[in-house]
Amino acid sequence: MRVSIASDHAGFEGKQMIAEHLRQRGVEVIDRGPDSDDRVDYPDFAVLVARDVAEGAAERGVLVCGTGIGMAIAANKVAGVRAANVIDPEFAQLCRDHNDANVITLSGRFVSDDDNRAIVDAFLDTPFGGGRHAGRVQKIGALDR
Ligand SMILES: O=C(CO)[C@H](O)[C@H](O)[C@H](O)COP(=O)(O)O
Repeated sequence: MRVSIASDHAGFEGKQMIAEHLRQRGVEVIDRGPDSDDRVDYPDFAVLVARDVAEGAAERGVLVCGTGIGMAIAANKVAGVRAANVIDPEFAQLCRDHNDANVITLSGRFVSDDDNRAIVDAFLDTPFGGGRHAGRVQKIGALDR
């Protein structure tokens, strides 16, 4: 699997940690930056990962900022992206099972590294449940058009 990842300054350390975790899992990582914790604007990085996922360069995306909220708002502006701001592993599982989320956004300031690693693992390991959820996800897609 290929995963595109990015952050802002507040999520930089978390992004580095998650990128390493993904590589240890054997995942191919596309690191869209930034390369330091110098102050940047999260929409500039959210869009890079969102486009990677929407255009098929990556199957999934991970974005990290202070809360994950700004990254989710920005990423969801890109057609085809279903980004979920996730702060615990059970929500990560549910965003895959029910919503077929293709991007998760993480908090670098309020969630521990251990929890963020567990969130990413659940995000990668949980399949979409389909069934009653499939039509709902199709309706989300219809909102893009
Ligand atoms: O967008 C956010 C909040 O939804 C992120 O948490 C940002 O990382 C945060 O706003 C950055 O704040 P800062 O005061 O500029 O470090």
